[in-house]
Amino acid sequence: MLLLLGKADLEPLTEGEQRKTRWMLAVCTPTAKNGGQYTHRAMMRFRIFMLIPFSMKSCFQLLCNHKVPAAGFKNTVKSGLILQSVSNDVYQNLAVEDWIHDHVNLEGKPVLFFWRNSPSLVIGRHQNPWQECNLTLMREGGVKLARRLSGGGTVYHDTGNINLTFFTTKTKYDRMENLKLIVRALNAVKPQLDVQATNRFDLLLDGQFKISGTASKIGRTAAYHHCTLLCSTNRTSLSSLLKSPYQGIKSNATTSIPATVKNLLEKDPTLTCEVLISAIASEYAAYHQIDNHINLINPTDETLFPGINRKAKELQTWEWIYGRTPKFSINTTFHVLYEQAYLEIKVFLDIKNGRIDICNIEAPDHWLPLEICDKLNSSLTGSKFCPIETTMITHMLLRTCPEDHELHSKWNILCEKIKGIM
Ligand SMILES: Nc1ncnc2c1ncn2[C@@H]1O[C@H](COP(=O)(O)OC(=O)CCCC[C@@H]2CCSS2)[C@@H](O)[C@H]1O
Repeated sequence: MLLLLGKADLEPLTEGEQRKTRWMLAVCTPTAKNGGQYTHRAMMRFRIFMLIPFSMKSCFQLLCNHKVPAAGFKNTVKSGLILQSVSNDVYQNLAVEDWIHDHVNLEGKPVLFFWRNSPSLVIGRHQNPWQECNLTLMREGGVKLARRLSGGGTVYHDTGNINLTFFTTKTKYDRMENLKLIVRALNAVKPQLDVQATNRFDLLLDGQFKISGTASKIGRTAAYHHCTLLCSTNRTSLSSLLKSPYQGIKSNATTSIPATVKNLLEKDPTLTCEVLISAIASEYAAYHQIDNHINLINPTDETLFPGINRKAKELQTWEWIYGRTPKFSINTTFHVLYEQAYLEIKVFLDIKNGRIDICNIEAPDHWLPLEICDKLNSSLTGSKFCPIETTMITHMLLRTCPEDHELHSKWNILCEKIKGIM
């Protein structure tokens, strides 16, 4: 047996592409022909049975289409990878998913990615955040909002929730197989644990408590199935943040399916996140016959993931998070106490791409003259359905009538009410 460090020529993937030479470390056995002679010429006839990457980075690069044309490795690199993010930033972690999906050749090389986030709500690609979340409470508590690329409902994340992403080729994509793997891992640690996968790909504990939710993205050749696993999440935050206080919303957006959730740690105090991750990694490694090693990755590392920081930035933009909301309307009424009497203010809004497309705020004429109301309606039309933008607009409008303190006070009351539904 020989440990061989050398340069290998890689076959071009596409016509016209240059041959590439890469450094590789390989464990080799002599074939019968060279009779164990480790001569320079004989090396050409060695059978490479194990590739040893010098580092996680080079191993990962072996899997990437854009870095190394995989054709030359197709018959030698027969393994997958287990990764875990060192970041708790939801946007960075979602960017890793997107990057792997777009750049890695997953043929015969499945990847499992573990990640955990600081408090965040993650909505599905076709969802309406105003319908799903308590945005006011989120802003007050510094809870992040993210829109993912996969469909489905809204879930709460914090570091007590483990996210798992199973990357495969489109043909190898199998959500039930992945969930069964998780169940096997849980039972390997706690044989008595009653966990079952449902036909909508949730995992239920004791037949009734949801501990995992699933979503997926299927591309042209690659696919991923990602799911959550509740270990020690703050259930009070989970349920309060997932209750929308906004009334009168009409839309065709995907709606979430609420469930009663439970943490695995509540069932058994030994089931910590670390225990769960290590059990699932072991089961995954055994199932795919790969090295049982969790490779820590930094999602901001441009040498490992070229272009990733731009992806993470895009996922944080208002245009992606709010602007991608399917068009919706709001029809609601505010009751305002003013000089010991209740006034009724009617609001009709049409919102397209997160911006107010039609704005119709109607206040009693004796309280707020029609032309003032019209001024507000036309100023808000076209603006983002967002409290910061509304504050800016109303401040600008108020500057047009600096002396009228009564108007300022009424206008402020009205604007606070409108911001309350944003
Ligand atoms: N973290 C977590 N895990 C499991 N169930 C949850 C969680 N947070 C909330 N819920 C419950 O699920 C419903 C929504 O269920 P629903 O079935 O509508 O949606 C889902 O399950 C989507 C799962 C997406 C998983 C992705 C994996 C990586 S990024 S997000 C919600 O109202 C709560 O009752």
